[in-house]
Amino acid sequence: MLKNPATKYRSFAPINLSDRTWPNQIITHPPIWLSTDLRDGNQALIEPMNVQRKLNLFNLLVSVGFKEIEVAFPSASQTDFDFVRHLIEQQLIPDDVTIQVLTQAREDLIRRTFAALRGAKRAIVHLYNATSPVFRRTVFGLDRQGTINLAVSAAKLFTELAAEQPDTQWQFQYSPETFTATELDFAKEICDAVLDVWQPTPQHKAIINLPATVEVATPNIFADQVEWMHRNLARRDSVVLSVHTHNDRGCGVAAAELAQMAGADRVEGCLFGNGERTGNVDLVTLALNLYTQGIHPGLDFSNINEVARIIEDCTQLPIHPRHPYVGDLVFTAFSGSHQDAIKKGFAVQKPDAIWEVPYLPLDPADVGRTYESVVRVNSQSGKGGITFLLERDYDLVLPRRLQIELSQIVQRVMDATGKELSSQNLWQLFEQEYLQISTPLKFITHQLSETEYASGVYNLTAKLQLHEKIIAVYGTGNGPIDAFVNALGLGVRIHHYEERSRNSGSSADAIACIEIAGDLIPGSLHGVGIHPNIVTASLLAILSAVNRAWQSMDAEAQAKFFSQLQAN
Ligand SMILES: CC(=O)SCCNC(=O)CCNC(=O)[C@H](O)C(C)(C)COP(=O)(O)OP(=O)(O)OC[C@H]1O[C@@H](n2cnc3c(N)ncnc32)[C@H](O)[C@@H]1OP(=O)(O)O
Ligand SMILES: CC(C)C(=O)C(=O)O
Repeated sequence: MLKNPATKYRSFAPINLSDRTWPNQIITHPPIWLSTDLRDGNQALIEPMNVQRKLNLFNLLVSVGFKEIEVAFPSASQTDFDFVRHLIEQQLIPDDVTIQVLTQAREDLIRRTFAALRGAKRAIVHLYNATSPVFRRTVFGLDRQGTINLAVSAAKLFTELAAEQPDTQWQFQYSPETFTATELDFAKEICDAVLDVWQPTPQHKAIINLPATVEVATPNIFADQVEWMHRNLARRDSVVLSVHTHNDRGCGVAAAELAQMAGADRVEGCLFGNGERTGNVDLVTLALNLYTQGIHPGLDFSNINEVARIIEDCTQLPIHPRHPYVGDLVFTAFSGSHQDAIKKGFAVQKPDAIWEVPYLPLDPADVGRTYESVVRVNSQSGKGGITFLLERDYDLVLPRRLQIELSQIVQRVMDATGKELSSQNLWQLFEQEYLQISTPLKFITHQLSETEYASGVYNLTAKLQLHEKIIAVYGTGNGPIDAFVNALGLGVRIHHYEERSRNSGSSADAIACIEIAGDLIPGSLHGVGIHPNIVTASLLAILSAVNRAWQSMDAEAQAKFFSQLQAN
């Protein structure tokens, strides 16, 4: 890179429009959408689409709801020509859809373009020539007047050839290609000259399409340019003002949005931003940006995965995992505080209320995505994400302090492996840590004396396996838990106890979570028991906690533990 890039690159010039109005506008309705996937998108592919792929994509665009579709550059190739013929001859164009085709301002190409459209019920024919000083000078060798003459004679030929096919409803479109780098007065002059030839009316409008062929400035500059044209074009009431933004500076979407605020009625672009170089503006993002403002875009992305699959198949290009609204990772949170907020948001979100789940601007369900991938757990995650997955997939609702304990255990595993953990992995870890732990004490059976219920004193006998030996312990207490703790005689204190049902119907289980402390136990720790019988679930939880405590003790404490148990 250069030390001083100013020796090589010019900064863009501001537009003299101090009374600009666009910053105060808001977008209240969708624009007229034009998909150019089959033209600008197609011309940018490593391998342009064959007729079958084009057909698949055309059908997709129709099913999504596009009413204007640029289907080809018919004079570019036999494939493009044949595709247009196929659509017309096989009557594949729905009555409410208008196809559009593009041509340069060259007589032979224009004639071939009109030939491709023979028999069409309706068509938009799109004429372009580049108008910026560099193109006039370098590519065409024409001055301003020469450039206007090129466009005007092509526009005249349009009128003549259209008259030869009176059964078709024609609409004409003109693009001053490289508009963003063209002097505004000249852009107006050439557009007005073309409109003078076409003589559009408010009932039969022409389309003036302003392309950011190459995005050369910030989107506010583009908005100023569009507003200037909107205010200064002759015959504005007879014109559909269209924009066609590219993404060279990464602002294609912003430019198209500001352009609508500046007066544009129509937007041309491609799904997921395919197109020349960095792509055309992404119409999916534009549409769903509107949707998340409560405005239906008139395009249906209820099954966005299917749309993405077809686009990837037709273009042979992958969609980035972070692409807005569609990427594999855009409804996924790895980091702990995001997961926590999403979990809390989901918990209070009512199905028919305004969407307020933090970090998710769109309900994934609205575009056919599931919540499945919303939260994924890796080393950046915290208890929020872990408990979200366990709750969602295993109906496992844990008390807060147990969530914290479990997340530390999970964190240690992830630090060691560096890998993401699925909800199944988390469940296995939870099972190993809390449910399958049976050393040194394993529960076999228990008996609670029924005669004492009325007095509030419970007698409990439990049969346990201590290593290889079967032992019986007996205790009384003010409930089964108290009686069992007393029976063990380990000086265990119950800090917290919670029990709830898990799953429902005949397969329902009780899950008991217990937090214990004691002289032999450093701090406090948890145990969990799951069983159809609620008392058994509690006893299992106590044993789970006691076993976990024992396993964390040093040899001396373990020996003391045994002597207390034996003494009892
Ligand atoms: C910004 C855009 O996306 S515009 C659309 C661009 N899309 C495409 O180009 C895809 C399809 N294009 C093609 O298949 C070919 O370019 C064709 C068939 C249209 C033309 O092919 P060729 O006749 O071989 O010309 P070529 O591709 O070299 O184009 C350059 C010529 O066209 C002229 N030209 C370029 N654009 C235009 C225009 N809009 N109007 C008139 N002439 C033009 C150039 O001045 C140059 O003329 P020259 O040869 O006299 O110097
Ligand atoms: C033909 C025009 C609209 C174009 O594709 C562009 O300028 O990018």
